Amino acid sequence: MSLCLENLAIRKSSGEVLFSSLNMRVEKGEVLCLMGPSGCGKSTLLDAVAGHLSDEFEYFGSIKLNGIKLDGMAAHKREVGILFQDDLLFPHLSVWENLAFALPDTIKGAERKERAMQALKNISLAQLANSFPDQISGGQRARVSLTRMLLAKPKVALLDEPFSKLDKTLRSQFRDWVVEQLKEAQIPALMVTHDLEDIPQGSQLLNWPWHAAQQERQHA
Ligand SMILES: Nc1ncnc2c1ncn2[C@@H]1O[C@H](COP(=O)(O)OP(=O)(O)OP(=O)(O)O)[C@@H](O)[C@H]1O
Repeated sequence: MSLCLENLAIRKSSGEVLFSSLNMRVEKGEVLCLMGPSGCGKSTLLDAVAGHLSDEFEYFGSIKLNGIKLDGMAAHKREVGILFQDDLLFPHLSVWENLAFALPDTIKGAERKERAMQALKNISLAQLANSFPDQISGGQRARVSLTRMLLAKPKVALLDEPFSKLDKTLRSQFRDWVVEQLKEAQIPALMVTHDLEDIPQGSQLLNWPWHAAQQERQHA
């Protein structure tokens, strides 16, 4: 599996170009970190890949997942997993119910709870199955959120500053754990970050301006 952006440009309806000539390829199990100044278009780029780009923007070029063009495809058909800095767990559902919610519809009845419980065991949080999101810690919520994203079996993961709400110690542990999980899931991942410390070892970095950074990567 790979995610390819080909000659991508995003323009505001006012005519202002956020970025242009962005070419990149992220292979399965690989994390590409995107850095850039506030307002340069990091979240907008993730929105374009997810199919959530607001009408305020227009994009040119192509986004391909495993060679298939996503351009024009409805968001729910893209099989994209998203993780934000806020965990966005459903507050009215217990931890296991949050996980079960993400499972594909093909998994029915009691198997949904079994799968959710197994996933919780895998991350050593089975004891929190019946707790609600506001009863567990920020680090635990972060682990449940990533696990929920991966249970949906996405074909690509988009992470928008996923560590910024965690304290320093927890942050580096969680970062390494996230990379392991993404590698295991064998999907490509795009991660937006503000902080060089959040860049996992072995991942690639695309620094602003992205088209120039892309050329450097090609020439490296
Ligand atoms: N819905 C919207 N309508 C109009 N303009 C928007 C909208 N969302 C974002 N923008 C503008 O588009 C530009 C890119 O925004 P974006 O959120 O992608 O930046 P960013 O690089 O993620 O910034 P930050 O690091 O501060 O989160 C900014 O100038 C922003 O003000």
